[in-house]
Amino acid sequence: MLSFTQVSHHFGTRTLFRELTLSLPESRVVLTGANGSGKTTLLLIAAGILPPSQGAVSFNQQNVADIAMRRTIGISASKVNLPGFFTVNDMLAFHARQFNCEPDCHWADYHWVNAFGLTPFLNTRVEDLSLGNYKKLSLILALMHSPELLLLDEPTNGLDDQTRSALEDCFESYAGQLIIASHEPQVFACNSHVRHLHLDASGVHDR
Ligand SMILES: Nc1ncnc2c1ncn2[C@@H]1O[C@H](COP(=O)(O)OP(=O)(O)OP(=O)(O)O)[C@@H](O)[C@H]1O
Repeated sequence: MLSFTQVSHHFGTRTLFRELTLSLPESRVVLTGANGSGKTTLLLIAAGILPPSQGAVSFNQQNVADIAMRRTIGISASKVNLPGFFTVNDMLAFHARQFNCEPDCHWADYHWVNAFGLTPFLNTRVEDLSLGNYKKLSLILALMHSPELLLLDEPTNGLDDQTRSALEDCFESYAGQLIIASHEPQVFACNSHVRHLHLDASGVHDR
């Protein structure tokens, strides 16, 4: 369960969240909100990548900022930059080594590389990828270490039909907690048991 306790965050004079206290026991959550309302920022805070100005975030009672939590959480967000000089192959291998989850096959045979149609780009440098292929790589890196908490920022945006369909299957079968920030409230094909949250200047509300 993801929990925010008295979380406030501001950039300069702009306050995005003020004393946000929220528990999310649901396994599927969609977060909507206007451009600039703070969805990505909230995901970065939930991933332990961005320390909040005040307050704490925990997943299953452990602070998400603890280094031991890195393996428990996966995030795909455009603001999480990947090193441009790596090839896709190098990036996958680097992540696998870092998280000790090297698959038992060549990357060309790796399930998500195939499912997302990334095989032709294994030798392409990350900085030369198209936006859609960059997003595919970012999603694979979020999924590869089988995290218990998966945070996805606009995961379906700009993806081709093959990848959208593979991603929908992933959403269906994923065993952990999945939190998606999206402008598409219907991002889950099956909408039952999905908690819908909306973020605006007054905070996070159920809708
Ligand atoms: N590092 C930063 N420094 C200063 N301001 C920032 C920083 N990151 C985000 N912001 C500002 O915080 C606000 C929220 O940004 P955020 O990216 O979280 O919004 P969002 O809801 O994800 O938007 P979108 O739907 O457009 O992706 C924006 O006004 C943005 O300009």
